[in-house]
Amino acid sequence: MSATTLSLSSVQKSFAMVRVLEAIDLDIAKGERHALIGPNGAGKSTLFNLISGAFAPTSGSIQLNGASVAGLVPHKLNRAGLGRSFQITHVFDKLTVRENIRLAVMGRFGKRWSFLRRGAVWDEIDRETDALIAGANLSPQSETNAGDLAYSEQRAVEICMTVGTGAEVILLDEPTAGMSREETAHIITFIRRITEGRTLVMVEHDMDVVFNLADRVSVLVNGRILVTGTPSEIRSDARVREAYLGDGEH
Ligand SMILES: Nc1ncnc2c1ncn2[C@@H]1O[C@H](COP(=O)(O)OP(=O)(O)OP(=O)(O)O)[C@@H](O)[C@H]1O
Repeated sequence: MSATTLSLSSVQKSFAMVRVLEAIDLDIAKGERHALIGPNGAGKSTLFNLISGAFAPTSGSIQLNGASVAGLVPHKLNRAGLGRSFQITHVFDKLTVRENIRLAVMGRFGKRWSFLRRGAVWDEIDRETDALIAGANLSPQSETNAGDLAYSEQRAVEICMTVGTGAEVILLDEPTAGMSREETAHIITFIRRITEGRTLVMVEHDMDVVFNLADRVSVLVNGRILVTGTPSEIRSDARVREAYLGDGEH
C-alpha cells in the first residue's frame, strides 16, 4: 500500500441543527480494504453517503487522488473513479446477468467510441464482461434473468457492475446483508478477488466479514472516529470493546 487515494479532513455533517458527524479525519491508501463499523446510529451510513456523493458535507474536505470531490454528484464521482454498490440491489431484473454487467462495462467505454474503432471496442467490452462473470462464478447463470437469481447472486452481479464501470475505489454498503453463512463465505472470497489492486471502502455489520476482508477498520461512535487500526488492533482495543463489540448487538 502506498499513496493515499481517499482523504477526509475535518469532515462534519449536520442535518438541520443536529450534528451527526464531527471532525472526521481519515486517509485510505491506494489498494487498501477499509471497513467502517460502529453501533447503530454511529454515523456509518452518513459517512458512506458523504464519500459516495449522496450528501455534501456541511464542512471539511474530501479528496480523491488529491482532487476535491466533496459534494460532487454521484455520476461525476463515478467519472473520477469511485463506484458504489447499494444495500438494496440495483440490478435490472428483466435483463440477463451478462446484459446487466455488459451495460456497466459499456458505460465506461461510451466516451471512447468511434465508428472506426467500434469492432475493437465491442471485443474489449465482451472480454471484460466475460472476465467479470467468470470471476464471480456466474458463468452458469450468465443467460439467466437477474430477477431470477438468488439474492447473493444478485449482489454479486451488482458488485460486478460496480467494478465494471472501471471504478478504482469501490464502495460497498453491507455487502453480506441478508445472506446465509454459506453465501457470505462465497461473497467474501469473491469481493477479495474482485477488489484486488483496487481500493475498497465498506460498511459492514458482520464482524467475521470485517475481520476477514479488511486491512484496516475505523470504528465510529457518536459521529466520531474512535479508532482506526488493523483488525487485530481493533479486536484488542479496550475502548472498542466497551463502545461497540461488548454491546451484544453485533
Ligand atoms: N437525513 C437525516 N436527517 C436527520 N437525521 C439523520 C438523517 N440521516 C441520519 N440521521 C441521524 O444521524 C445519526 C447517524 O445515522 P446513520 O444512519 O449514519 O448511522 P449508522 O451508524 O449507519 O446506523 P445503522 O447501523 O443503524 O445503520 C442517527 O442519529 C440518525 O438518526
